[in-house]
Amino acid sequence: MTASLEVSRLAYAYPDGTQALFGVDLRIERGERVALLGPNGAGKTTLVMHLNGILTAGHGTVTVAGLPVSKDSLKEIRRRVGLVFQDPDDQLFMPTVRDDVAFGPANLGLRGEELQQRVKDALTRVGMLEAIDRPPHHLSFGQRRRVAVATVLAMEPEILVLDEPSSNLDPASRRELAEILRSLDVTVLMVTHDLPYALELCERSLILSGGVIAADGPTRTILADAELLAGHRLELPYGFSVA
Ligand SMILES: Nc1ncnc2c1ncn2[C@@H]1O[C@H](COP(=O)(O)OP(=O)(O)OP(=O)(O)O)[C@@H](O)[C@H]1O
Repeated sequence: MTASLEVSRLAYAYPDGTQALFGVDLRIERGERVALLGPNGAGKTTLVMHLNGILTAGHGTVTVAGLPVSKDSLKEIRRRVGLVFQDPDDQLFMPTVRDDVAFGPANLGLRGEELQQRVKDALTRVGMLEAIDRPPHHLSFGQRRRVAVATVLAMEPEILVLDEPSSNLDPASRRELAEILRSLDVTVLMVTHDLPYALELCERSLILSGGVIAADGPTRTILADAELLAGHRLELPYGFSVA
């Protein structure tokens, strides 16, 4: 079966010469939820920016459900790869939640009842339908993050890519978002420094370190390997036990 995401020998250097990725290979199957872990400066953001063509491969290839990321495929790739930024305010800019969630599908040509239904379905999936006519800036941070997820779900993406989804959330909002993400029938790649969140949500984790994949396996196995974690500047919260 075609993978949701396939990255092959991806290498990238920034224009100033900083080599951020040194040949990343990665395959994520449809329906998997995978955590992308790694210390600051590991290359996580650089990798994510290749998934929807914000950056284009220096060397190597990225394909999303079989479609290679390239200048020609950019529009379809950006529909297939739903990027949820760390700061929802980078994603929400319309007067109402409805307008924000409608923005992407309207750009794809949806209109009328079909568009409204798409908006309502996406908001229902994140538990935010009641806020449909509210201005995003009147919502709490946690609510705005859920609406940001809805803006991406409304595009019916192949893969949802979340940058630090648990950051700045209080414990209840953090748990609610985890429940929402678990309930979605979509492939997920989640960049996080929150190792317990990775364990809660993702069966599988990758460690990206120094621009290469240093580990790829069951989250529980990776987090139980104290030596591996220490070797890549990863730390579980004080007192947290994986067993
Ligand atoms: N615009 C840029 N120009 C030059 N070098 C860059 C640029 N952006 C990032 N880098 C470098 O590329 C490497 C990878 O950075 P990247 O932001 O991808 O890491 P990261 O894993 O996302 O880190 P963090 O956890 O801190 O967000 C680092 O050495 C960084 O200094």
